[in-house]
Amino acid sequence: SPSPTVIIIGAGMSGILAAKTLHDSGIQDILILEANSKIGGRIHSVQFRGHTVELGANWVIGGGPRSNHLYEIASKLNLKTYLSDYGNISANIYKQEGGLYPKHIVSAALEVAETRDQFCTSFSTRLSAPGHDRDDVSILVSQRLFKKVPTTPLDMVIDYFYNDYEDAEPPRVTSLKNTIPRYEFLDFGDQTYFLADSRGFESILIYIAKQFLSHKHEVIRDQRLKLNKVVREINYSKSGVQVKTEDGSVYQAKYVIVSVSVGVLQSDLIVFKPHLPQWKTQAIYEFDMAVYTKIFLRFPYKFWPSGPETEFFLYAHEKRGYYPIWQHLETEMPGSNILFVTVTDEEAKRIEQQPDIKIQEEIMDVLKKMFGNDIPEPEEILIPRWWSNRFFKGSFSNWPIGYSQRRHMQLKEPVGRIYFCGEHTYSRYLGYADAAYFAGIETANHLIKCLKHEKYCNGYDRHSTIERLHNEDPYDPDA
Ligand SMILES: Cc1cc2nc3c(=O)[nH]c(=O)nc-3n(C[C@H](O)[C@H](O)[C@H](O)COP(=O)(O)OP(=O)(O)OC[C@H]3O[C@@H](n4cnc5c(N)ncnc54)[C@H](O)[C@@H]3O)c2cc1C
Repeated sequence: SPSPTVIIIGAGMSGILAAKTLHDSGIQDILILEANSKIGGRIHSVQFRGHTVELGANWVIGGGPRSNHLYEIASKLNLKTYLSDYGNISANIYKQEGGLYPKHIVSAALEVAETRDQFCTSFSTRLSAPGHDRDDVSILVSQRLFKKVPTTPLDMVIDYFYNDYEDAEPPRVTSLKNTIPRYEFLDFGDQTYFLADSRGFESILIYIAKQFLSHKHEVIRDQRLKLNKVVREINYSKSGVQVKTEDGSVYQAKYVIVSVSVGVLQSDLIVFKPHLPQWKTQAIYEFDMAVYTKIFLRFPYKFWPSGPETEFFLYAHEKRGYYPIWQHLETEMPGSNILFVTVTDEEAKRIEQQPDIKIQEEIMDVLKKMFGNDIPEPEEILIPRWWSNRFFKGSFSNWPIGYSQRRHMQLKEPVGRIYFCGEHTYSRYLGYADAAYFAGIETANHLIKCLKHEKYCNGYDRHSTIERLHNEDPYDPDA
């Protein structure tokens, strides 16, 4: 078959949106190459003991001034969503050795955390005020300025809930200016809906894909989507690109859009020939790919509190982030007897490297502290390993302190005929599926502009800076 105009690498949210945007603008000779055996990427629903659970994206945000496309699609499809009520945690924080913290103590600690959070928001706004473009600080530094840095197990788990639970990295490494305020909530609302539907979060993406790819029922069958195609090499020149996959196939195109995670770009899975210029490599290497892991456990019966105001419970340990945040699914999946615990960052990496049975032992020790020694062993445990997975190398990106906005422009800047998208390239909703959604559209639109008028082929609207950077770069292949 003739060469497509554009090859899109990756069929996650951003790759599918990029492809759809190209298709809708009339560029229909495209080819999507996806390493896995299905589309979705970090939107990944699986069956767990007769229930659909989400290994990746789970929550959609709604109720705010700006409408959220993903939330709208979920509503249109009548997907079952449940408003997460975090208000209950004041009554549900367990001490390291067991027993609940008294409610008034937790309420006081939560109030401090809330005030600290508001301080961080207003401090961040002041740092970024027009005309006062002050240096960035980490979230931790702004907590120090507030004079109340969390140090007790209780304060630490609450702080974890406020920050790490969103960013998947601790306040010490997270950029204040580029993380707070959290625009996904300002724009889309403060209601977080937990999606729990037998069709899975995936059905949102399949719905989008079906609008431009041929399909049979819920399965996409289109010549322009090739699954199980692991891209290993991208050759690029002034005249075009050549993409090689692990199975020995070679594809030619005029342009390529790379939608893989920044974690994958940091690895050596895909070799670029010639090497990417140094400014690009640095922009990739200096960004953070965080790790956020939900471990699911199914028990023969339930031994945790259920009913109203019990959905979330926290475990406060002297080691910050030690199996800290727990959720049961009694509302979403009555009688399922499924619990899951969320871990992040170094703990998630440490845990991933253990065999399942070892992780289960650790988890059982924690559960026994909370609920006593008489609890049953789980019938099954499900442990996603996002960090080890060579097609992801983590869960979502996080903006580290010291990473400038200029660097971030370079992260999404094309290199010759190679364009980049993916959640990590869209700063406003960084990390979220919404970022991937808009990143795909933005990058495709940029490429469309270039295909129509050559003068737009380099640089976003920041032409001059970027061009100067290119010229300074000794490794620039086009220099
Ligand atoms: C555990 C977890 C929880 C999350 N929770 C939420 C949440 O509640 N709400 C929310 O909004 N977001 C959440 N996210 C984030 C959200 O899932 C991502 O931001 C979004 O799905 C990323 O889409 P993407 O297209 O940028 O990347 P991806 O989904 O990673 O798509 C890239 C695709 O490229 C493929 N690929 C990689 N390497 C190659 C190669 N060499 N050749 C060919 N194909 C390749 C991958 O298989 C993948 O399909 C979560 C993510 C994780 C992991």
